[in-house]
Amino acid sequence: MAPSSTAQPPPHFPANVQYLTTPVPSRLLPATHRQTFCTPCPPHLLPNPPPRIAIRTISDPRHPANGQSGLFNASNKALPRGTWIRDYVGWVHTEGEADPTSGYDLALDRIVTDVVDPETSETSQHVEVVGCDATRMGGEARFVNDYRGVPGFERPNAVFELRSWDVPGQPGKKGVRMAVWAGPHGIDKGSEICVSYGKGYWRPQEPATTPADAGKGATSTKKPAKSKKG
Ligand SMILES: C[S@@+](CC[C@H](N)C(=O)[O-])C[C@H]1O[C@@H](n2cnc3c(N)ncnc32)[C@H](O)[C@@H]1O
Repeated sequence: MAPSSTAQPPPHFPANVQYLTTPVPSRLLPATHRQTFCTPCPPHLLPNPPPRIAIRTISDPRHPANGQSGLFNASNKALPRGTWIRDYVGWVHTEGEADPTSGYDLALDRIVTDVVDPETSETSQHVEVVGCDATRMGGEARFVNDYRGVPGFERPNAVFELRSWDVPGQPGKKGVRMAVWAGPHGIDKGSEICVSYGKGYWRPQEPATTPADAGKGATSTKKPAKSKKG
């Protein structure tokens, strides 16, 4: 599989981060996950045309991520609820490869398999998390901040949710991405786009409570969000 896209990075994308439009699999990622999470999505199968967004440096001392970047609605109108904004692309990896210090890692899937003990014949469950880390490579969605403490926000205006599509020419095969979508009240023109990372992101020692959890240690404890068909 080609390691990345050749697309030009958008304005203000950091030079030390590889710009992607398609996720890049770890060499240890099983072939089935590679197929599901890293297969390119033909542009005509996107849920809607990509809305105009902008990466901007935050220069508001009241903003908890002041001095960092955020993602903004740069289209000339509000984005209605359910608008697909961008996929969360990055390096797709196994649980064992997760970096617990990463602030850009989220869980794509939890694969539960039954393991039978050959001696006792007892069955236990093995859970393997597939993660997507956008620390060193990613797209615009890596700039989505958490709404907590952001001036003017009482709740997130966007959500993380999986989307899936039928892979052309491969009956029964689905491509899957985590994506950022406009939340139930839409996203105002010019507004920053903020999700909830989930309480587990900020208090990683506690079990995750929301499916959109992203970040430090996320891949060892977090559940993926429910899926939307694109
Ligand atoms: C996925 S990145 C978001 C983009 C990041 N602001 C940047 O410029 O690359 C997650 C990091 O952004 C910062 N961040 C996001 N939302 C925040 C919030 N509500 N309060 C404090 N820091 C936040 C934290 O440093 C966090 O580890």
